Amino acid sequence: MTAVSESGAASESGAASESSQPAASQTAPGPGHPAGSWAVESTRLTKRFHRQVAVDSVDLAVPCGSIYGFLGPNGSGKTTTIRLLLGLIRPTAGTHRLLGQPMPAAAARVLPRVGALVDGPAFHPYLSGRANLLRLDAGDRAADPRTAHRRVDEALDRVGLLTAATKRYRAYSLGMRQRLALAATLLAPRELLILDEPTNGLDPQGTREVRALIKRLAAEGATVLLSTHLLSEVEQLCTHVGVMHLGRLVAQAPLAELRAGAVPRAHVDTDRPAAAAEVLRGLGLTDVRTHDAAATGVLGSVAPEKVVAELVHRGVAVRGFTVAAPELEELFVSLTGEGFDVSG
Ligand SMILES: Nc1ncnc2c1ncn2[C@@H]1O[C@H](COP(=O)(O)OP(=O)(O)OP(=O)(O)O)[C@@H](O)[C@H]1O
Repeated sequence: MTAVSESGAASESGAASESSQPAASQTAPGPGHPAGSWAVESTRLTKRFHRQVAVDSVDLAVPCGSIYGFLGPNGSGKTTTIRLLLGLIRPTAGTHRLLGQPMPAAAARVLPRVGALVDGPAFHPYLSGRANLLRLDAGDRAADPRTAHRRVDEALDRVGLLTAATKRYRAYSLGMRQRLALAATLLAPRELLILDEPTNGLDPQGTREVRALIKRLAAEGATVLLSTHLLSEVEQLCTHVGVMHLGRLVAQAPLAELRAGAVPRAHVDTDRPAAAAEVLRGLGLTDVRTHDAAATGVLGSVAPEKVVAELVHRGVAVRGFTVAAPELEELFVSLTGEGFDVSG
C-alpha cells in the first residue's frame, strides 16, 4: 500500500509542469499500457475555500486502463478534486495532467477525449431523453451533426434507455436521469471517464446496470476514475483505489496489492476470551483483542495449528478457529478512523 506523505508544502504555482510526476505512488499501469502511462496524475493538488482546505496536496496516479475507485466519506474532498481535474475550478496550488497532457494548458485538446459526470448536465424537463441528448450534441462543436441520431441512440442503448427514449425527462426516475447523464458522456468515444458518484441514488437494478456499463467501457479500453463512498462499489468494480480523508489522499494502490498485503488474523470462538487472549499473546501474536465470545490476534509467523494445540493444552475450550485476512473495510477504517458504507 502506498501511504501518501503527510508533509509537503504545496507549490504556489498553478501552472502545469511538463515534468511533473506523481510524487508518491507505486501504482502500476494497467495491462497493455507502457510503464509510467498515467491517465490522471496530479502533484500536490490543493484547493482552499477561504480558510478551509478541501483538497490538500493530493498526488493522484491513475494508471491507463484501470478502474480507479476514488473512495472517501462525504466531505472528504472527492468532488472538489474531480472539479479541479476537469478544470471547472482553479487549484490554489499544485499541477495535474490528463491523458499525459498538462492542464489547463492542453484543455482544448484533452477534454474532448474525456467523458465527465459531475453535477450532471442540465436537462430540459419537457424534452424527451433523446431530444435532450440531441440538444447537447448540437451544442458540441466537435460533434458531427450527420451522425448525431445514430450516436444518440447508441448512447441511449448502452445505458438501457432506448425504450424510454421518447419519454419526457421529467417523467424519468432518479436512476433513469443518472443513466441519461451517463449517456451524455458517451456521445463521443472517450479514453477517460471521470464519474462523480455514478450510482448515487440508483435502485439496485439501476446500480447493477451502471456498474456493468462501467465494466464494459473499461473492457473496451477506457480508463475510469469514479468517486464513491461505497467500499462495496470499489470491491466489485475497481482495479485500483485511492482513499481520501479530510482532503488528503491517505492511500493509493492496486486493490490486489492491498489484499495481498493484508496480514492474516486468527479468530478463536470461545467462552473464555480472556484466557484465549493470554495464550495468543504468549505465542507471540500481536494486536490481540477480546470480544464477547472470541479472541483474535495477528498471526505473524506463528503456525495456526500451533495456536490451536496450545489453546487445547491450556484447557481453553475452542468452539471455532478461523484464519482470515482483514476485510478491506478494516484496512480503510484503520487509515481513516471512519467506517465506510458497505451496502449496495
Ligand atoms: N464551493 C465551496 N465553498 C466552500 N466550501 C466548499 C465548497 N465546495 C466544497 N466545499 C467544502 O470542501 C469539503 C470537501 O467537499 P467535497 O464536496 O469535495 O467532498 P466529497 O468527498 O465530494 O463529499 P460529497 O460526497 O458529500 O460530495 C467539504 O467540507 C465542503 O463543505
